[in-house]
Amino acid sequence: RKLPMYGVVVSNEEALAKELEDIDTWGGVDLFKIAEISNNRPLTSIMYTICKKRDMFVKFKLSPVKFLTYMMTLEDHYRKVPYHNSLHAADVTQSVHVLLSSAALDSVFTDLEVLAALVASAMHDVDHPGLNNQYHCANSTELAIMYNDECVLENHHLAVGFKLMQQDHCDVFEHFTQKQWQSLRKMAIDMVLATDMSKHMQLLANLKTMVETKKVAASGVLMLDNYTDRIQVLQNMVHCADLSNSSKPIEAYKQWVARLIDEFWMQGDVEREAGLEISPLCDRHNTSIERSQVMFIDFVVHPLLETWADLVNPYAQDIINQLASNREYYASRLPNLPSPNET
Ligand SMILES: COc1ccc(-c2ccn(CCC(=O)N3C[C@@H](C)O[C@H](C)C3)n2)cc1OC1CCCC1
Ligand SMILES: [Mg+2]
Ligand SMILES: [Zn+2]
Repeated sequence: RKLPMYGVVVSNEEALAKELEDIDTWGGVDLFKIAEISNNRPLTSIMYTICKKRDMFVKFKLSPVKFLTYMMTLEDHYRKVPYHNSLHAADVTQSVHVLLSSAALDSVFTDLEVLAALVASAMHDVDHPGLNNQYHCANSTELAIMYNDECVLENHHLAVGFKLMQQDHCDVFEHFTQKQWQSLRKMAIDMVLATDMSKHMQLLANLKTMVETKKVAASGVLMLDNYTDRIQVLQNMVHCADLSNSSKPIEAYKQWVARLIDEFWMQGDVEREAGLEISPLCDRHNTSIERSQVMFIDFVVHPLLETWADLVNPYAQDIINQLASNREYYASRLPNLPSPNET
């Protein structure tokens, strides 16, 4: 039985082909357009296209039909919340695909590690309820109780992502040896758990140490000779991808900001309704979008991406440049506060 070219049955295959042409480039795909063309299956079409390009079906004897059934089931388990829906997962997966292709990482990671990073990206926010960890812990929700306030959402994303694989028609890695399965599962767990913002400082510190002590082969590629170093680079890679909105083309960045604000304000509405303290940035009656983006870029995203760029130097300069220009976009639109001498 012939499979559709991009995994999903679409009205307009050549339009999808055109949109997916620059899938190897940072910000090269218009995910919003891909969502429209693929009948709102951006994650399935992006993941299938990347895995086909990386020859994963041959390398691991994956059944394309089971793979697509799993990916569509996974995509169906992303909720229709403004930001943390399957479009974000598609964005992170495509961003990881580009970061993996940095020349400094050329043939550094095994096929299994690459597959684990892509699978982790695809499932990393599945069934996200649009309410963040702080909300769950502050209110001892069912999820917070289940996961004892520790990486609550991230544990849930992993549990759902792997639970779905246990169904026979979604058992993508049925032919894996026990060793392959345990390895992929451990790496994916370590990567998704590291997407929790509470791990950011530790991740960045580890990345800085790796830059200072980095060993580079004559060919210019990184030398990572133990699991700790290898998984730290993969964790930082997925984390960079998760925080990559502000280093993408400005039109896409503005859409991500609008979606995120919508989701935060919905959380604020839930908190206000319930008489709870409204979380930071979630009060629609009191927030400064430009200021929070500029501060987040200055204190979180730029330090992280600059360190990543040092690690894979010089292969991330365009990412840094786009980030700087996007920062200026919001900085130049800061509502100017009355200057001190103005009454
Ligand atoms: C488009 O803007 C953003 C896009 C992504 C993020 C961001 C921060 C941490 N992550 C990683 C996942 C995570 O931990 N969380 C929990 C919480 C911070 O909300 C995040 C959304 C998800 N992602 C932040 C962004 O902007 C800042 C937050 C509001 C203004 C400045
Ligand atoms: Mg997350
Ligand atoms: Zn995410």
